[in-house]
Amino acid sequence: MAAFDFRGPQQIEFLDYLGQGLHAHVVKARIKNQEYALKLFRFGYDEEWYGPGQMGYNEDRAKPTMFAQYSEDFNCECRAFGRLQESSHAGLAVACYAYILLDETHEHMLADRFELEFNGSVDWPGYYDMRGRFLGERSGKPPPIRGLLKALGKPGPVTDPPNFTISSARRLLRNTIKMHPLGIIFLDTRQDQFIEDKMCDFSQTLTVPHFLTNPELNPQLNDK
Ligand SMILES: Nc1ncnc2c1ncn2[C@@H]1O[C@H](COP(=O)(O)OP(=O)(O)OP(=O)(O)O)[C@@H](O)[C@H]1O
Repeated sequence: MAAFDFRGPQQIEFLDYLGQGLHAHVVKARIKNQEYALKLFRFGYDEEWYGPGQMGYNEDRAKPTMFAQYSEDFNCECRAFGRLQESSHAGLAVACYAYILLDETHEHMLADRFELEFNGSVDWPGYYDMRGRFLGERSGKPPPIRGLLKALGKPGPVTDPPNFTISSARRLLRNTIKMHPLGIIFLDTRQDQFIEDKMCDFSQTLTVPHFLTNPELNPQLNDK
């Protein structure tokens, strides 16, 4: 997954709020006359990650830092979309073009436009200052808000979507099965994860290589 190339200073217009989930807020954004869905990730509770365990045991940042690359939601999603791109299978999911790290000006613009909480989860927003746990060692500043730029879609109703036909269900199943040999597993497949019949959310997905699928690192795997 590459960084978005603004060909100059960052320039984003935040247009509308599209929705939220456990891990992110999604806004409609315009960049250079093109509209996108920009998924802006929360700084989630690491007790919800795979691996590092309860937050109380992770006061030292070494452990979350090591696991973050595999377990943290933004990284999970970058790894899955990255694998789809590098294996020329990007068409199996909604188009994801690049990642964006909001600069301070755009973070202020976002805050002027919407009141969004980036610490925690949709269930426990703002309970702990998770972002503040990872201050830059030299700058002392919190890490930037991280976003993924995707094709703008029209999410259907979550229950009984009228356009969810047998053939679209078959296509989704086929696409899901095609991702497994690419090393993209644990897809958290649910009706509301699809936008216009394509998988859109990989924030909990495992992409191999991954410590959970490696018998040397995961003692719970056996030879069977
Ligand atoms: N490409 C898109 N176009 C339009 N709306 C979108 C798009 N992607 C996401 N949304 C909206 O934003 C909502 C949250 O997005 P998403 O499911 O990716 O977030 P999440 O926090 O990872 O969710 P989850 O709790 O399911 O893991 C979606 O339910 C949908 O309404």
